[in-house]
Amino acid sequence: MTGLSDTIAAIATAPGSAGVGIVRLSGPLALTLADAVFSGRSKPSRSKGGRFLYGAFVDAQGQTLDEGLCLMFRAPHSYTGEDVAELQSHGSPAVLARLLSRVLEVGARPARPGEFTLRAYLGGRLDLTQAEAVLSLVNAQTEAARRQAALGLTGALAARVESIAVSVTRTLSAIQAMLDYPEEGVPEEEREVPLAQAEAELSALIGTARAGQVATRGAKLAILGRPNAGKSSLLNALLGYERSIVTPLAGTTRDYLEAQLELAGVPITLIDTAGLRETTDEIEAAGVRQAERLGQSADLVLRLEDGSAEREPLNLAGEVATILVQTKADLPLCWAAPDAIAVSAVTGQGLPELREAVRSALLGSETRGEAWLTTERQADAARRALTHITAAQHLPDDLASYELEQGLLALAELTGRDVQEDVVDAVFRNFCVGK
Ligand SMILES: Nc1nc2c(c(=O)[nH]1)N(C=O)[C@@H](CNc1ccc(C(=O)N[C@@H](CCC(=O)O)C(=O)O)cc1)CN2
Ligand SMILES: Nc1nc2c(ncn2[C@@H]2O[C@H](COP(=O)(O)OP(=O)(O)OP(=O)(O)O)[C@@H](O)[C@H]2O)c(=O)[nH]1
Ligand SMILES: [Mg+2]
Repeated sequence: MTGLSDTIAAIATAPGSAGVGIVRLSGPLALTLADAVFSGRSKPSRSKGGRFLYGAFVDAQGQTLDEGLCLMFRAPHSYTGEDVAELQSHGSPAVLARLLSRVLEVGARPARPGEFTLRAYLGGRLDLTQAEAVLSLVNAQTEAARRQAALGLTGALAARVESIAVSVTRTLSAIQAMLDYPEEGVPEEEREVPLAQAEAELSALIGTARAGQVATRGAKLAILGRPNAGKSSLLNALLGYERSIVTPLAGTTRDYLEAQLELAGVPITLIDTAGLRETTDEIEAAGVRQAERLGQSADLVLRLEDGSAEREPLNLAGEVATILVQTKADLPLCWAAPDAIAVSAVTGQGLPELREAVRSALLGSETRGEAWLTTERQADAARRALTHITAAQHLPDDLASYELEQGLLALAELTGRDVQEDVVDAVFRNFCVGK
């Protein structure tokens, strides 16, 4: 049950001390409940929307809890589309906790995670891709994540999906008209042409899913290579500080080690691993197996080969994307490979090229202002839609018509125009309380 007739309340600002903190109320009684806890020149419930009042927050005895502002929004002109009151106090955890308990005392109900944004969605102010963008924006730690989320919030992703749905709908109506008046036949420009266009646009959109998720969630980057290839040195060089132990002895790194860094706006988890070789040492062998597993679960592998020694190419199992890195480029190089990036952990040469190669392997060539699929939920719906649309192209009209309807349903699920409640619940479960 969503309980839209309830008035909900939550602390909207981050935990901890800050200049200002906000308790937000949304629902039919938001302004009336604000009257009970706020004392100023006039009552919030008498005020117009889009205004604020200065005054004091008071307890049941009329004692001042803090001074502050009350902001009034009147439905539908608010974030949720409902009546909203914002109580802006000093940003102290103690004040905010007391202010929240005070509004609950007078009749508000604690908001569930994401419930303010859920109300905006249920009221038709946001579609599901925009709600997901709100979540990504709140969680964005880097510029690439912020850029995609802000774009999603404008509805740019939903617009891309709608344009595909328009092509599919055009074909579907042409086919359905034909089923009613079979002597007419469906002209090619009403059937094959829009379907091919929808398929191409949808494939391009699905092609953005990896980059979109990498930008939003970040990526795991594993460094693999033989012992002494220079893995730990490269990790330290990329980080800019000595995180991992480096020695001239082969087999220095045994357990894997993770470090966080930001690269071209993407949050990266960089993983140093044990050098890959056959060994009878039980501890080292366990490290080698772990390195192989980490390589397979990474988004991208840096495959390091010592450039200063005879080349021993390294073959990695599985289908993981790799970048070949020729290490120790400050020393005389013993081999050359067209796809290798030569780097030196000592002089730093080649590191900018390596960073760019990582960026382009993870994000591809980012067209400015192009909206991407940023969640697995979106990618899954888009792939199902593509399967139906592709199938429709090779089927007789009655069956094609069914596939197109299914394709449209998957697209409607993507934007949240037509979606099961459990899918919506799953989206909002990931929100924090107060958003
Ligand atoms: N104090 C505060 N800051 C905030 C928010 C908030 O809720 N409170 N936001 C939320 O999380 C974001 C802004 N989002 C918002 C979106 C719509 C409306 C709103 O009241 N819209 C009305 C009025 C528009 C107008 O006056 O032009 C409307 O669309 O009709 C408010 C905030 C970020 N900053
Ligand atoms: N000249 C030069 N020496 C390097 C470079 N990178 C690493 N080395 C040297 O190569 C040796 C091995 O470096 P590590 O970074 O420990 O190599 P590793 O791949 O982590 O080795 P294991 O942990 O044993 O698998 C050390 O003596 C480093 O100083 C480089 O770019 N230039
Ligand atoms: Mg090492």
